Amino acid sequence: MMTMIIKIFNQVIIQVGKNLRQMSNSENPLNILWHESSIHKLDRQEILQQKGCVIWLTGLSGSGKSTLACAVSQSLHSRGKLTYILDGDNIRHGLNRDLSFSKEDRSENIRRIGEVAKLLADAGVICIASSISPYRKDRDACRALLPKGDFIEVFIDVPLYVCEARDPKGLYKLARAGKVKGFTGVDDPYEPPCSCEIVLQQKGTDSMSPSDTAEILISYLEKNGYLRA
Ligand SMILES: Nc1ncnc2c1ncn2[C@@H]1O[C@H](COP(=O)(O)OS(=O)(=O)O)[C@@H](OP(=O)(O)O)[C@H]1O
Ligand SMILES: Nc1ncnc2c1ncn2[C@@H]1O[C@H](COP(=O)(O)OP(=O)(O)O)[C@@H](O)[C@H]1O
Repeated sequence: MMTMIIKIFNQVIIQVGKNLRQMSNSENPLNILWHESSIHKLDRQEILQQKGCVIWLTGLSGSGKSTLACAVSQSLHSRGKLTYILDGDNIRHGLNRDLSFSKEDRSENIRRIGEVAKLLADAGVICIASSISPYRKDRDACRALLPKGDFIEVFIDVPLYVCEARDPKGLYKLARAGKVKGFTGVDDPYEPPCSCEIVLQQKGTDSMSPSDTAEILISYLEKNGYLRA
């Protein structure tokens, strides 16, 4: 009996070795292997008394993404929760300073932000990513990086004419004058989410205050258990 168990065990070891070698030749041509740490996400969350996740704010330029990101961060901070904002404009000053606004570069911009957001969520942080992220496929790819439920997509559905009337940076004006090419909503596409966790819809020019809107997101986090370990 014992010898049979040893024989089976040996066969399993040999098969695992074969699989690893096959992987190193085909799926893993660079021979890069994952190194496991002894401290896991659950351990970090225990210290922080919260669950790491990504709140992904998407919408047109001027829709209020950055303002809302700050309001959510401020409110959670005052409750002792650890947050971090990945703001589109700010990330383009550093990590993504090499990227333009072409379709390919916007996709790469979102891919990198998605990867950083994933790391922050794994660290136990409530990460708030705010970028136009105009392509559905790119947002869905970021969602796919995270465990189910941990990617909370929020569509800030503000009509183009309202964003354009706000125009805090004067970019819509430049885009209409043809001085900025490929501006989202003017001569570049924006694909609204088909199904996302939260839609913040603004009809007409009246809008909810950023702090009231932030409370909607915080209630969602509370209801779904993200504000406790
Ligand atoms: N062509 C063009 N289209 C859209 N936006 C433009 C463009 N050129 C510059 N900007 C400014 O860059 C900010 C958007 O950067 P993002 O990284 O969020 O864009 S994207 O997700 O890669 O589409 C965006 O900031 P927000 O207004 O905060 O959205 C603009 O200020
Ligand atoms: N809920 C809101 N109601 C009215 N104005 C808002 C609201 N949220 C943001 N704004 C204003 O709209 C403009 C664009 O906001 P911002 O957060 O910079 O948008 P985005 O990051 O999407 O470009 C700013 O002038 C800001 O003060």
